[in-house]
Amino acid sequence: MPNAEQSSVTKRNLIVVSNRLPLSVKRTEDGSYTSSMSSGGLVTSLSGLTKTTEFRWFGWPGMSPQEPAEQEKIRQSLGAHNAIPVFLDEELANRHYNGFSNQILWPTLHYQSGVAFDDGPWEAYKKVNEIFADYIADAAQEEDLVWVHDYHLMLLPRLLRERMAKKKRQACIGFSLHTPFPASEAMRTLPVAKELLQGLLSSTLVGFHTEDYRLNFVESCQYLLNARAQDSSILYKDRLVKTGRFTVGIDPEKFNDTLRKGEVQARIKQLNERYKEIKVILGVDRLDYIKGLTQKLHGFEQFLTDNPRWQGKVVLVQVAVPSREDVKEYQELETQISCLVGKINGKFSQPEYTPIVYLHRSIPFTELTALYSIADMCLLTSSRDGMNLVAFEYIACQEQRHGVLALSEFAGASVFMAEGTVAFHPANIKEMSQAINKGLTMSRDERTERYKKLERFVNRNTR
Ligand SMILES: O=P(O)(O)OC[C@H]1O[C@H](O[C@H]2O[C@H](CO)[C@@H](O)[C@H](O)[C@H]2O)[C@H](O)[C@@H](O)[C@@H]1O
Ligand SMILES: O=c1ccn([C@@H]2O[C@H](COP(=O)(O)OP(=O)(O)O)[C@@H](O)[C@H]2O)c(=O)[nH]1
Repeated sequence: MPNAEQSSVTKRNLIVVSNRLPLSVKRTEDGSYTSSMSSGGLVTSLSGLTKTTEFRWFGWPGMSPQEPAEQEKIRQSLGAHNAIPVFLDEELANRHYNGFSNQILWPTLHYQSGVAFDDGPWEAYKKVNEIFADYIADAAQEEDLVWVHDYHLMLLPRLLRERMAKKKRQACIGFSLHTPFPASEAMRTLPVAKELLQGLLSSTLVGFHTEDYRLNFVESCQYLLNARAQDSSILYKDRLVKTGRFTVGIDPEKFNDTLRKGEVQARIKQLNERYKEIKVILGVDRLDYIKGLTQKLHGFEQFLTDNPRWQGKVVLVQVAVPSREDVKEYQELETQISCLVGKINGKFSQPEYTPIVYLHRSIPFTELTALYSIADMCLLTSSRDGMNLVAFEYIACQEQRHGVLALSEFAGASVFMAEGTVAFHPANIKEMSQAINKGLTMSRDERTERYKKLERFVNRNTR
């Protein structure tokens, strides 16, 4: 996050709001509750903020007990971490998160075609945004800053501002979108696009990862709502709403500290020994169609076909973190990927060699940093992606090796990293194959030159 924003948040109370809390709560056999970190880029991008700023974080705790006593136990367990649970009925939470947010809104924001709109999930989306507005309006005092995150809560700024006005309180509301914002032609395919835009336009400031996403938003507001653009602000009805580009980052120190640990060094040694004759290409993605995993597998297959001398000498280690498993499209994608991995391994494996190592699970942070550190290349093939923090994390762990970052030109991160990466179009399988070849055969000098540019960006852009 930008310095200007940082300096202002330290002076006033800050309330962060996201659909899910960064901690997921689980009930243990003895009736108590334990919490563990949720995965995904939103949590990563905000984790650095905890070092510098005190704030309360509101969100769904991932479970919905009905009994007040159970809710109180969860409240207390999370309260110790300044996290405040927003309780939602399970069925409602499901229709909001899976039904509207991830089956209708997410694909629209990522330019997927054939999205089927349905009133039922939309009603649930509105209801959940209202529940969040009730919680925050109760908690927020006059001077507080409310910082809302992501597409699950686009109506919240308007609903919250209305409630605060009834309480005769001013509201200072920031909204950060972590996904792309599509061109107005794509946005308007959604029958409720206007309501969503009106929701966002009740913010004080709306932030995007890239200038293109910001411009798309401004254009949508102009075309769909007749709003007026004034410099970087938007005039809608009687309010002037600021917009801005705020580049999220990671906390590189966290990776450096972990890499220094004895157990991680031992694991790095073990992996280096295992792959001493073999180049390692690493992929780390949530199992989501936007990450272009099928294209990645086809691109790798093409590379092995185009360059038979590499067969037996290069391995793709692909971590695919399970995600949104209640949504049909994600279930189908998992089946498709498992089949494709099997097919490619069947085609190129030898008794002593398997080209793709597929890990369909979340892995511990120590293992992740060890893998980032030993990989000769990181291959990220998103068809669309708000930012992609894995690209930053790989660079943070490459101080020794100066590996190659092969990055789709459709990931938000590519806007900032273009100079140092090997870029390619993710739907162009031949081009991807050539990018892999280029990365694997690049001289140490060229790798170092590129790494230095990327390292500078990742280490400067830490919030
Ligand atoms: O919470 P999930 O449904 O499991 O999804 C995980 C996160 O996915 C999305 O992440 C986005 O935010 C990242 C950080 O800004 C960005 O780098 C990435 O490109 C985006 O896809 C989603 O927007 C988050 O809300 C989810 O938590
Ligand atoms: O097993 C894993 C592997 C990765 N990640 C993290 O998930 C985040 C993915 O963020 P990114 O912005 O790349 O994409 P998103 O999943 O948010 O779309 C990164 O911080 C990874 O370190 C994780 O939590 N568990």
